[in-house]
Amino acid sequence: MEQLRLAVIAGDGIGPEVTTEARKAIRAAVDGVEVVETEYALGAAHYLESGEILEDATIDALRSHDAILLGAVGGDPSDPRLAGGIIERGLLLKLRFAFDHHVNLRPTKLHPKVQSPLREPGDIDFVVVREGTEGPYVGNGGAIRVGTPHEVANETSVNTAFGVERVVRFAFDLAEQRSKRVTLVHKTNVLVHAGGLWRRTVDAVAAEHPDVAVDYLHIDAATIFLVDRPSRFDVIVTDNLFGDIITDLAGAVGGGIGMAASGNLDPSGAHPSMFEPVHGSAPDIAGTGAADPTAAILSAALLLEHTGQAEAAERIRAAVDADVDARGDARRTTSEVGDAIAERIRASKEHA
Ligand SMILES: NC(=O)C1=CN([C@@H]2O[C@H](COP(=O)(O)OP(=O)(O)OC[C@H]3O[C@@H](n4cnc5c(N)ncnc54)[C@H](O)[C@@H]3O)[C@@H](O)[C@H]2O)C=CC1
Ligand SMILES: CC(C)CC(=O)C(=O)O
Ligand SMILES: [Mg+2]
Repeated sequence: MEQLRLAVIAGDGIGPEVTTEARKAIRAAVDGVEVVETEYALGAAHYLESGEILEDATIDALRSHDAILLGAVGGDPSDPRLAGGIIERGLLLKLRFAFDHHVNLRPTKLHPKVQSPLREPGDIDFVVVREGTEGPYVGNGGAIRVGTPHEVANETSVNTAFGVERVVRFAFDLAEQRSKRVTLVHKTNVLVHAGGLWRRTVDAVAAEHPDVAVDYLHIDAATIFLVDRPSRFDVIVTDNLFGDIITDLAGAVGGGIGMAASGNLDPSGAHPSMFEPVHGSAPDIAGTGAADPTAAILSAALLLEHTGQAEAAERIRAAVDADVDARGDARRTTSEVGDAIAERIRASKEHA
């Protein structure tokens, strides 16, 4: 039987809670495929016990998997040993860089029955293509005279022609399969060097896609349109930092951060891609059963689609839609939502 070799990094906070439910959905959805799951106990607890965040040997072991399912990372915010995002940078960003996850794909699709904070949400169905390996997240910076009134702190945004072009090309190819609209989001009026590169790259790639409509928004104005008129968007392409920020906003207007899925892709297939909810480890609700696992479950659907299991992915999406349709006012726990969705997936297979 065909195998799907999954690495699971449940991580911290609500990460293990939502990942458990995503795994149930995967197991229920596949057909004729043996899912081989290997757990990697990485995150804040592993670091505090071992002093290691992500050993080279672990990166090598992760390479042998078809895909990685990740919950969320980031431990107790009050623990000074975890300050400075040491786990987020040393684990999550390190994996994105090591596995060349240059496309951070973040779809938003508002289900008709899900409440959006918007008054007239219209048809919200767009995808953010966020660059995942460059920008200000690469750790290119430094500070002098730290802690003094004369401190100077720099955080350089790295944007390469190679890195920008490949993600812009991905966005246009995606738009060709969707509603043929690409919006570049940046801040070219002040970030002139990086902005100029992004703008010129989009113009050059746009010339090869005459049927794709292209527009541009400064990041600040983009936040207005995401709230005011999100139906104007189809594919948004942007850098690592702006993409991080607007995808939390997109999650909120798209039905809640607990429903926002993402994939960190190496489209070349040379490295395993990694799938995770957009949200973080949510320490404020960890252990309470209040976490919505839908984002993790929809991330599992992206994972299955990416690994050639399109039918299984569709089963998950249909089960999530049905679950959302049936949602009433009663509060359900994380595992109740996950069990209900897994049950719907199984039932859809039996009735197929
Ligand atoms: N991909 C990752 O692993 C990410 C990790 N982080 C880390 O997570 C920790 C917490 O970060 P925050 O800024 O608080 O962002 P967060 O996304 O963890 O939480 C923001 C708010 O959304 C709520 N929330 C998040 N996921 C939810 C879910 N599934 N269901 C219901 N409510 C949910 C939380 O309760 C909180 O009120 C930090 O250590 C941060 O660095 C943050 C973002 C992404
Ligand atoms: C460590 C952060 C870059 C994680 C995050 O907020 C994200 O990828 O959305
Ligand atoms: Mg984020």
